[in-house]
Amino acid sequence: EKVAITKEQDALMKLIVEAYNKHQIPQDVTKKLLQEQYSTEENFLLLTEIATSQVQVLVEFTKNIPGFLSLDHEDQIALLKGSAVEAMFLRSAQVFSRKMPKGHTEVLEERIRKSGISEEFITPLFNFYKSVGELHMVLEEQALLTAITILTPDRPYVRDQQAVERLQEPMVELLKKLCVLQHPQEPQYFARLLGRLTELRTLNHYHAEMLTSWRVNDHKFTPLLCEIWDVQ
Ligand SMILES: CC(C)c1onc(-c2c(Cl)cccc2Cl)c1COc1ccc(-c2ccc3[nH]c(C(=O)O)cc3c2)cc1
Repeated sequence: EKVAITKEQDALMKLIVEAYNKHQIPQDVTKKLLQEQYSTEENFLLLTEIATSQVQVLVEFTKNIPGFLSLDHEDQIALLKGSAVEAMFLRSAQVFSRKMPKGHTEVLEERIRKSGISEEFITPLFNFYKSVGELHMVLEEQALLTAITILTPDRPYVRDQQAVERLQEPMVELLKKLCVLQHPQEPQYFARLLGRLTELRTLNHYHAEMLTSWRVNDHKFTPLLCEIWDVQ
């Protein structure tokens, strides 16, 4: 039967895409990717600055997700803390999948590779970037997938999981319809997108190890990152 987006779904999508577009890392921050020195220390500091800016962007995007601010406040914090790393993997993956202006892609890759992350984490990290790049997601899909990741009910310390499910469910339904409409020649495309969410969960584990090894080498994070990642 013909798949069609309802009026409500179209309104929901417009809100999510608008929020996704509105909240971006400021140019003066990402521009530094091209300017700063290339040392392990400098790369780590720059990536820390970008990640901090990305978390601020993420909080603003999340506050624009319909219904999020009506959730229990403790649960809002639990969802943000539980999804921050995954949302940042998704967001930074978009940089690699679309050719960024003036070669940001190359310099971001170079700086991540030389920021004190051990080889065992670099491989899965760039495998993820490659697998997201191969999906050629459209903006709507990127925005919805990020919202769906944030609204994952079974994050640690979430008390009212049903309330989160009630918000996530319609977004998953909408993404499913979008995939059918955007990729008619690829019926398993939606399943591939959800497969990325599973891959993201494994990256959480690697990221926790990355944080530990940076801290062992006495790397400092910003107060916002310490708060969202429960470090220091
Ligand atoms: C604290 C730092 C060192 C850190 O720890 N883990 C990660 C970390 C790592 Cl490497 C990988 C994945 C996730 C995390 Cl969370 C990071 C660096 O995190 C980010 C790196 C890049 C970006 C990002 C997002 C959007 C962008 N747009 C542009 C642009 O040029 O327009 C550049 C850009 C960069 C966001 C987070």
